[in-house]
Amino acid sequence: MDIISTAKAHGGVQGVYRHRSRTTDCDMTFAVFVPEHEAGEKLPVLWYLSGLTCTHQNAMDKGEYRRAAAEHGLIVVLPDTSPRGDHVPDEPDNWQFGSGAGFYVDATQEPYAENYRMYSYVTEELPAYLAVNFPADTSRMGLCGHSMGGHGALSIALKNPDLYRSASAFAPIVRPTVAGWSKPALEKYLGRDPRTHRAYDTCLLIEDGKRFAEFYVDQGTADQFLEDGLRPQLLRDACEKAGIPLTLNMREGYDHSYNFISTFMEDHVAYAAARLKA
Ligand SMILES: N[C@@H](CCC(=O)N[C@@H](CS)C(=O)NCC(=O)O)C(=O)O
Repeated sequence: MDIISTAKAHGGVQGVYRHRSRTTDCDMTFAVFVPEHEAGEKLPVLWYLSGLTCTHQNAMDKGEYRRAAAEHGLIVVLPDTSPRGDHVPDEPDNWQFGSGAGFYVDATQEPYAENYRMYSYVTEELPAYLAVNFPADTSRMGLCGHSMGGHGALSIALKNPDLYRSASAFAPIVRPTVAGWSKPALEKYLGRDPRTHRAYDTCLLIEDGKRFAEFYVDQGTADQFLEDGLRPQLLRDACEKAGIPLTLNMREGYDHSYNFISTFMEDHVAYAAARLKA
């Protein structure tokens, strides 16, 4: 593991690290905040999955999670949003596909299937790596995410209810199979048969019988993507029909940016802590 940087913050350490991933067949950079803790102590883990165009750095610089994570004793992990590298196929002019747009799926289509395996990277390889290299108790993990990462958090929770104890999201893409900014990417990663996309669509996963204990979602009413890409009412309908408790806070006047996320981040950390430390 390469240590790119470490800095003391709120009594703990904010670090940025790089390792070779066999899942994505490239070097992956990620950020981890480890609060102050007793020697030998293992801490629960909150995963924060970022949105389109992001690396680990956006949330690390603007997410404002450290004070709450230190207070509650949670490790916060910020993975990258895609594989990267000269050998990784990409569309540099397209912000909704390729680098920065892995959509937390395991691609099946060429030439993407070798590298674009962010679902397995985030749910298997990086947790295992964390358990060995950090004071992380990976039997107590929660998910949180923004936009594309909100889609990641909710869909991963539905598919792995035994691995994660909490799932929350900021402005999640709840129907990526129909939203304009995700459908073309799913077609390139997974093929044009819409049946192969269902396994990565929160509302369709619920329709297909997947369940999670409860969801917590914040959504700004002034979000520029609210009606085209996000449509939280579809999640409300799906959860109501399935009997999944959903807290959906419509936040008056907030947009899609980290000004919105940082305002409510402490609530999400506290929400996860209550479930991970119960
Ligand atoms: N680049 C896009 C916007 C992309 C965007 O808003 N990305 C969100 C996630 S979906 C984000 O977190 N961007 C990085 C940031 O704000 O630091 C545009 O020009 O419309």
